[in-house]
Amino acid sequence: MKSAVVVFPGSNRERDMVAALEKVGGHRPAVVWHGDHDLPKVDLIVIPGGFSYGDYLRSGAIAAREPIMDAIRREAERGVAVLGVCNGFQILCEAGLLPGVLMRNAGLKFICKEVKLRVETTDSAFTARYDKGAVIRSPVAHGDGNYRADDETLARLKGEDRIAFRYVGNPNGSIDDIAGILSEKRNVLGMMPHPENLIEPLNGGLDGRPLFESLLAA
Ligand SMILES: NC(=O)CC[C@H](N)C(=O)O
Repeated sequence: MKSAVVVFPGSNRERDMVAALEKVGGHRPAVVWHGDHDLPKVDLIVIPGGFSYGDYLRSGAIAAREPIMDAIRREAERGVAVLGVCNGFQILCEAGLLPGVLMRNAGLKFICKEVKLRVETTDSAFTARYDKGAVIRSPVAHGDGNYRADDETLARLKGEDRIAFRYVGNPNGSIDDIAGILSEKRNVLGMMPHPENLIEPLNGGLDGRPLFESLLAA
């Protein structure tokens, strides 16, 4: 499984993501700069967390219009797995690879803490190694994690089993407690929590590890 991590000005979680992919998968991912027009041939593309372009206009809005996003869109259409975590999720929504939008947290405060998530579907390359309904721990660190979508989009997400994770104890006001969603073809996952930060005992837990194991086994 070859992977690439895409870095924008203001990304700050790319090292954590590279470390997680390397530790679980045994291969060092390629690191791709936002201004590049092409991606190396990989099976997995990851957009890590951070504050691309200082969250100006709206988190992820400027990054979503970068040249590399066209390459990511092309690969996603071919079925390559794309994972966006936190700012990565925001960028995927702003680029239209996932529906909906991430708004300011309901309490208008930046939230940095551990939350609990329920694994809502195991029908994806990202969640296959979890048990359906399992409640897992995960850190969050965001100011704009309040997922919103119109009624029709929400009904589709539910009807097509595309809600990957829900919060157990909603920290940010997200509609229907949504923490992560899948694309129509199920090969793009966006999620606000950070599974890459719970992959070895030194992190204080292993609950993020099955996500990488699922992907790397796919
Ligand atoms: N950790 C992150 O990726 C932060 C995401 C985002 N820029 C926010 O604060 O909402």
